[in-house]
Amino acid sequence: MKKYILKHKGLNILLLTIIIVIATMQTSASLLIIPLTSALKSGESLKFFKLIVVLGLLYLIWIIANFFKIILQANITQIQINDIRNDILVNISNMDYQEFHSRKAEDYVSWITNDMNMIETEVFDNYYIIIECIIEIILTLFAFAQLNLIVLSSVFVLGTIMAIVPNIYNKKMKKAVSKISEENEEFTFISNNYLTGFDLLFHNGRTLVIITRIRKVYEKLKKAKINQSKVQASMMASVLSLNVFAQLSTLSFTGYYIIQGSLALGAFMTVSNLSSTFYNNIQSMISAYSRAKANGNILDKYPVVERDDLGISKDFDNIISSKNLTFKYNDKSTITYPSFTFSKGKKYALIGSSGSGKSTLFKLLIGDLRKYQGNLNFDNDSYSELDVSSLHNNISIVDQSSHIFSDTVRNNLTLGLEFTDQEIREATDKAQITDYIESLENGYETILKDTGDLSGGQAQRISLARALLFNRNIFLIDEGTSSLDKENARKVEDTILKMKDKTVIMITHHLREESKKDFDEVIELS
Ligand SMILES: Nc1ncnc2c1ncn2[C@@H]1O[C@H](COP(=O)(O)OP(=O)(O)OP(=O)(O)O)[C@@H](O)[C@H]1O
Repeated sequence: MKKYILKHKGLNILLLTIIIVIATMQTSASLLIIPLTSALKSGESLKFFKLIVVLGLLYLIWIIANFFKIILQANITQIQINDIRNDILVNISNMDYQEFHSRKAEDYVSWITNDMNMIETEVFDNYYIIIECIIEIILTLFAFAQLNLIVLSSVFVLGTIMAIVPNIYNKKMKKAVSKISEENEEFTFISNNYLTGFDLLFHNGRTLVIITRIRKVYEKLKKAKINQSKVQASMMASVLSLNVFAQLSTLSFTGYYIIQGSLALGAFMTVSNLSSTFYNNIQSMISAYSRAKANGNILDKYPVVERDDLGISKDFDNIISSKNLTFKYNDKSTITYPSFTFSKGKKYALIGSSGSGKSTLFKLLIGDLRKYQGNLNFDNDSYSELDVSSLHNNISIVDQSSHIFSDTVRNNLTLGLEFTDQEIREATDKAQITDYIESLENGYETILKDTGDLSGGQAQRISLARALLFNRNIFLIDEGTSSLDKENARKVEDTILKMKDKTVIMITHHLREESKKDFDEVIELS
């Protein structure tokens, strides 16, 4: 957290300055009560009204400073929150396939939404409250020093006790907060899981399951939040008792010195103001500190992932080959592959019964799964030593999950890379999707919302067009035409299989007899 505050030192120092101005105005206003009371007592009306004007000016500065403080604090907090979000996104984008899939997408969403809201309100806001309180505490101590050194010492001792005692609740508070975070994650996960399954439940007349299942998790979340408020309440009860005791003691001391004649009567109002400011600030500081501390470790849970670019990076030259290749997901399922060789420019059909390992082989070939046994080589280099990004630069993959991003058709095709209109048009022509795109209101600039905006076949053709546009050396196609009608599937497959220099490896469940001749080799997995 410190790192993010230090990154914006300048802005934070400016905020600190404004907070100092606010606290100074407040303390000065309290101190002004002594001369005001004296002026009243001695009947000096001119002096009294002059002091009232000064008091008014102090409050005016206080109001203006507060105005700027609120705006600046909101700005800095949002800048810092976005810095954290950015770092989380950088780490996510650096993850490899397995690391990314070791969590659910909802967890990542929860990191950059729920967690950031929590950091904003529970950490940054509390940090600024702590700073404000410390400044006000120092200034009130300074003001007490102007009045009476014994009152100052007593206030100092009582304030210290008040600040130390509630620390006994820190552990409990931390546990309660981490339970809330845990329940929040489960709540997001279960809500997402059941709400995305709406269609299935709807068609089975069981949408009530959404309520019962999600209610279970929000009841758990409620319990965790109530538990935290109980810890908070116990802590505040002891802090409030100490606060009342300390204020009464300070007023008693002051009363004693006024009766003794060593303090003016006006000092009573001032001490009353100062001591309530002093102890209330200690109270707010304790509460803010315990909340900030309990939530401050939240950043530790995000993995720091450096981009792994140390492997061999190369262009596909000749062959992908395997020997004695096996892959284990766990002890129960081991997939054994026959030896194979994929040569440059040749076309391969990969067939096999369900569960024979076709999709797993694709994940091995694209480098998603790295912990295989046996040999898997890209030219003469072992897959395990290759830089995954060099594989991505050489292989285009089209699978059944044709994800559509909430963006224009063009950006869905290019993924932000530069291509000419002609190149894009050629790719969409080959994927048989140009007519559909041109029938949209804004053609290639039409904004698609998500996969739901297109039919399965249209989304699949967008995927195919992207693969053709990226024009890598190898095409891995996993049932890439499964959602297309027969005629369009035939046309697209023809185009792909006729690309001379491209190596094509196509998983297919329904390889027609007459299509077998289009492939150089049909590899059957069992
Ligand atoms: N993430 C996973 N965790 C554990 N086992 C898995 C996982 N993914 C696949 N498997 C297992 O690995 C085996 C091969 O699965 P794979 O998806 O590669 O088969 P497939 O030939 O593509 O099947 P299909 O034709 O049905 O899509 C299966 O027994 C499957 O249960």
